[in-house]
Amino acid sequence: AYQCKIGPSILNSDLARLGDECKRMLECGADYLHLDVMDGHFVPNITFGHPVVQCTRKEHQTSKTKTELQRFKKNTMNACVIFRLHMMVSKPEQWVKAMAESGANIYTFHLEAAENAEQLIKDIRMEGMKAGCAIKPATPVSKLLDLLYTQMADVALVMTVEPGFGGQSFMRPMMEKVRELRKVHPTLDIGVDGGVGPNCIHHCAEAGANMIVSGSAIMRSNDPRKVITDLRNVVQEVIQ
Ligand SMILES: O=C(CO)[C@H](O)[C@H](O)COP(=O)(O)O
Ligand SMILES: [Fe+2]
Repeated sequence: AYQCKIGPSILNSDLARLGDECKRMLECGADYLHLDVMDGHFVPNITFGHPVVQCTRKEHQTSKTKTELQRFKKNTMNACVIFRLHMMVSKPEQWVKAMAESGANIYTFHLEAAENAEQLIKDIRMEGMKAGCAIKPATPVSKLLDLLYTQMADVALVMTVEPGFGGQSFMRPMMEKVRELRKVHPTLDIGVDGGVGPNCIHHCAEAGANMIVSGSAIMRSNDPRKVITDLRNVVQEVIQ
């Protein structure tokens, strides 16, 4: 019903060499790249914004035609490397257009920050991107389920750490949220983000998560390819 997708988070990579780090992850078998955007307001940390996304996109579009290169508006999903944004910002409405034009494919905003989440999902799709909605550890899953009931999203992202920093410990109690989401939405892309690695991946997989975000466990490994393969194997085993 749903496929396993592994997306390394480049948060803890060498950000001065972001393009190379993305390339390295793709060569190691990443299905997409998880880009953590932080504004120093929604979370107590700052990373980067659309100018960096745009420059990184330029390094990853070689297989596209000239017309496609000019604007990443429609059908970007199949054509190129998938950039999934995790927008940890206070005004997610503000960056939709700029991010679409910079070549983002999936725009994941935080439910806690959205003024009108239903409208935001529609606006994200109008710009040719897929829409994701994330919830912080303290946000009840019922809020996300309510939103999905009135306006379906493409991705539900359950935070398994307090957003803001990589390298924190996985919060296993969040798996209850994943379980509830999976019960109601058998085909939805459900992601987990924060502290996910080989030690806890079975909890994520058993709860029903299929989009696996993993930062430190992959980036800090001597053999990132093996980590990605191991994560994938566990999730695929549970799916079958
Ligand atoms: O959104 C995030 C933090 O807010 C990151 O995606 C997440 O922390 C991934 O890194 P790690 O696996 O090291 O926790
Ligand atoms: Fe993230």
